[in-house]
Formats: sequence, structure tokens, C-alpha cells
Amino acid sequence: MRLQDVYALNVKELAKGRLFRLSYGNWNTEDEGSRKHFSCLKPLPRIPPLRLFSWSDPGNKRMARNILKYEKLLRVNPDGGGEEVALQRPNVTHLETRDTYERLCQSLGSQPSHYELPNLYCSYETNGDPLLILQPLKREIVHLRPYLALYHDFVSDSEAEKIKALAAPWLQRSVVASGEKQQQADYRISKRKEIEVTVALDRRIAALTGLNIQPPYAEYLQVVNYGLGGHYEPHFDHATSRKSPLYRLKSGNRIATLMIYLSSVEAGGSTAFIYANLSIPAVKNAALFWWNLHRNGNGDDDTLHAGCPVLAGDKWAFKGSQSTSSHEKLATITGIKLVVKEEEEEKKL
Ligand SMILES: O=C(O)CCC(=O)C(=O)O
Ligand SMILES: [Fe+2]
Repeated sequence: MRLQDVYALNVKELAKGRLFRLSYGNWNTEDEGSRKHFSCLKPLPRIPPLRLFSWSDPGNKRMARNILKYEKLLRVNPDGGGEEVALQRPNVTHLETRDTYERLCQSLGSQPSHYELPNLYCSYETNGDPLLILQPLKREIVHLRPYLALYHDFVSDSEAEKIKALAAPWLQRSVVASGEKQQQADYRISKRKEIEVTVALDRRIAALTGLNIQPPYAEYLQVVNYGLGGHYEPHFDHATSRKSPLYRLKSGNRIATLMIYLSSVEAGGSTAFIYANLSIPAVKNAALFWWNLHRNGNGDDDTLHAGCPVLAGDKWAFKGSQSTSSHEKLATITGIKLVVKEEEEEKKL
């Protein structure tokens, strides 16, 4: 039901092997603009047919039987037969942001003109860090307010495989903060495991963010795995209430989030930013970075975001939130955001 709702799936179309009402969007950044130093996005996978469900889980006998059954029904009655039944939503409170969320999950990217904006570009970045001089980061600025940057090829294939293998045997159902406790919730369906990263990756993350990522300034990085239908509905990564346990943690509120996509997803599974009006596909090995707090320490409400449900395949991500325990620390942070902010502020003058 969740997949039918979010992706407005039509059962008849689904049986014919068409997963999306809309096809993958226009988010093709491989334009000829000279400001592009490298191709921002790898080509997106083709939309898979109905049989893809069985490829994603070849041992699933029930799924195999169902596919045979539907294929037989289609042969007998290619039009599906009967009147089309209108899509019925479950009886849940309709949130204002819901329509945007669903639209962003269905399409990749946002307006076609998005990439015509001159301040959204790709560049090599060293952030003044000697570590990055020989191997600069490939940064694609995808949005300014909130600042969203996608760092392509941030990890290698073998690093991604190692991280997944380390976490796989220990994955447990993800939880969310609820009052003073943490608990499972239907709006976040995935499995996760906190792991310690290699020194090399640790250094690279610190070089990217300009932040101290050692506990207690950061939480342990979390490997997240979403199966079919796995999702994380719109939420903030930072605490929005003083009562939240995050305010009482030594590490303080979450200043920034870095999410490394350890896999691509055959269909669905993009990260949608509701107010920024764009969704970012899971680009394997790329890292998505954003700031959750303004420089004064207040939460940035424009960062409302979600992990769209996985429609085919599965999704692996590696995610960490850097925290800050005091405003003084915010003031000492150097890095991308300060540069962007300063640029923006200069423009305003
Ligand atoms: O999986 C995603 O795309 C988003 C995940 C997320 O927002 C989170 O883990 O906080
Ligand atoms: Fe999040």
C-alpha cells in the first residue's frame, strides 16, 4: 500500500511491468556548460520490468509463483479486465507536505531549469586540506538554501563493500527519538548498525566537513539498509524541541549530516528535500552533505527531508551527524558552509 500510495502505482500498469506513472525525470546534468568539470551524475538505471522483483530476491518462491500467476492472467486478459478501481489511500491524517513528498519521490530532481542556475555547479575542492591536494573532492552543489552538496566518488567500490559487509550481520531495526526515549516507528522502516570507520575515511570526512568528527562531537556513523518498501518519511535530523534528548547529550544538537550512498537503487529510494523541492537519487559511492543548523545554532527548517520508499532493489547508506555542544564550536567551524554563506552575504550587499 505504501508503495502504491507514494508512487501512485496503478495495478494494471504494474502487472505490465511499468513501475512509474512518471518516468525518471529530467535531471540530466551532463549538459555542455563549460562550468561543469566532470559529469555530475552517472546515467540512471532503466526502469525495470515486473520480473525485476524476482531478480531482487531470486530465492523468494512466493514471489516467483505470483509473477507466473499474473503473467498467466495477462495472457488470458491482456487489458487486465474489469473497471479500473481508483487508488484508495489508507485512512491517515493528510500532512501538508505529503503531496510534495510523493511528487519528489516519483520524479528525480526538480525543475528542468534547476541546472541552469549559475551558482549550482561542479568543481574539484581541496578545502585547503593537504589530504585532498592529490585527490580533490568532486563537489556538485545541488542547492543553496539549504546548502546541499553531493560529493561524487567519495568512497571506492571496495570501501563501500567493506562497510556493508561489516554491518550486515549486525543490522537491527532503526529507531527514532520519541520524547526521552528511542523507539521503532512506521515512518522509519530500515535496519541500521553503528560502526567505527577506518582512519582513512575518518580523515576524508573531516576534510570534507571541516568538523571534528570524533565522539563526543559526532555520533558513530550508522550503516542503514532499506529493503523493498523501506523508507524514512519527512523529518529533521536536528532536535526541534528543547525537550529532545539530543539537547541533553554531551554532543549537543546535530549541526550537519553526511550521507554516503553505498548502493544505487533500481527504482525509488531517492532522498527528497521537501522545501528545497528536489530529490536526489542514491548515487552509489557519492556523499550528500548538508547543514541542519544555522550559524546561530537554530535549526534550519528548510532541511525537512525524507528517504523515499525503495520500489525495487535495496538501498544502503552510511550516515553520520556531526554534533555541536556549544555555540562557540559553531563559530570555530571552518569549511564549506562558511564559504557559501559568505558568498551569499557578499551578494546581498
Ligand atoms: O535514506 C535517505 O535518503 C535519508 C535518510 C535520512 O534522512 C536519515 O537517516 O536521517
Ligand atoms: Fe534524516
